Amino acid sequence: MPRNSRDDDLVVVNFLRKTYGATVAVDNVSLTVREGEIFGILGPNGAGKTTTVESIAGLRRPDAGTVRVAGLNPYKRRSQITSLVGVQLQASELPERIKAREALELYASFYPNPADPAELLEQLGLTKVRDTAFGKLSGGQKQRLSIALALIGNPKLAILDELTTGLDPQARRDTWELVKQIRDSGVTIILVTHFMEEAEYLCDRIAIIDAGLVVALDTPAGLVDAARTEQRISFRVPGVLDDAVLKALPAVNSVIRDGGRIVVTGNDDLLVAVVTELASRGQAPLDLHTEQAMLDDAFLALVPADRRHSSDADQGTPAGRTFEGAER
Ligand SMILES: Nc1ncnc2c1ncn2[C@@H]1O[C@H](COP(=O)(O)OP(=O)(O)OP(=O)(O)O)[C@@H](O)[C@H]1O
Repeated sequence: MPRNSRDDDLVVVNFLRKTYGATVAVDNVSLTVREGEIFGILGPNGAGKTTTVESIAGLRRPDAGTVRVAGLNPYKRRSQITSLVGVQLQASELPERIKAREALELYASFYPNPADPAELLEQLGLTKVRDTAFGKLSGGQKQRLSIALALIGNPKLAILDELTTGLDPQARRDTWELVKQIRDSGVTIILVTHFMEEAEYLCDRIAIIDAGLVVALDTPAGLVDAARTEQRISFRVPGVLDDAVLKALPAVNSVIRDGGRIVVTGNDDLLVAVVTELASRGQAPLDLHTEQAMLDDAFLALVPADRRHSSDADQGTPAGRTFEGAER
């Protein structure tokens, strides 16, 4: 569906389609990104996420549909877009020997109003390693440097693609806090990710893309609500309980035994109905767990099993991507 523009829309994508030969990378994508938000693009490998953001960055020419960033056609207005949009793409490789500070200073020289490299190094916690060669940085430091490079032009919009892939849990958490700080400093962010937890934690809204189509677009809570079809609780009981007692309750859909536990699914009244029934029999549930729907559930409900992949994005996009030159 095309989106109606709002005043705070920074990015408007309507009916985007992009093919590479016989491969339909993006079939039909419409979405908007509002100023000041962290907008997540989530989907399995090969769903068309990177091609979508490359089109937003002006690196791909759409076969059909329109893309506007701050009202500009990014492919045709590349020089203006370069100052507006900072991109941290997947394979952001730098020469092994370049020092962190040198890389930032070099990139700063490409922009009319760059950020101060020393300040950015400080903000990203890289001051200590400013004279360390890129090849000697840790995975987290490399990632932070690539984020710094996306921010060096003082962009309004930063596109972060798979930014925490390959990082350990602590470095990933640190990077999340950094992304929040960047947004709080006034930069709108598009975050491409495989990680459900990351999207749920960071994003104001998320588009789930599968096979080149937007299959859902909402807040994390909205996506979870839409996927929540039933409640699930599990518990043990001290004595004997016939499953038929629970199955007879209108709120209950199913009762199964998992070892010593009873797992019951049903509607929103499930918990009260089960606890009340047990109480009327002089029993109390032990070790009671209620299971909350998570973004994973939404993802599983929306993306067919044969197209899901593990969240370890080791199987990246084609290496050494080359981009299309803009029409002048
Ligand atoms: N330059 C290219 N030439 C040919 N095919 C491409 C090119 N870039 C992407 N593709 C193909 O287009 C489809 C979508 O790729 P894209 O990288 O946009 O998806 P993605 O969702 O970002 O995937 P991943 O999560 O694996 O990075 C895939 O089938 C991919 O192999």
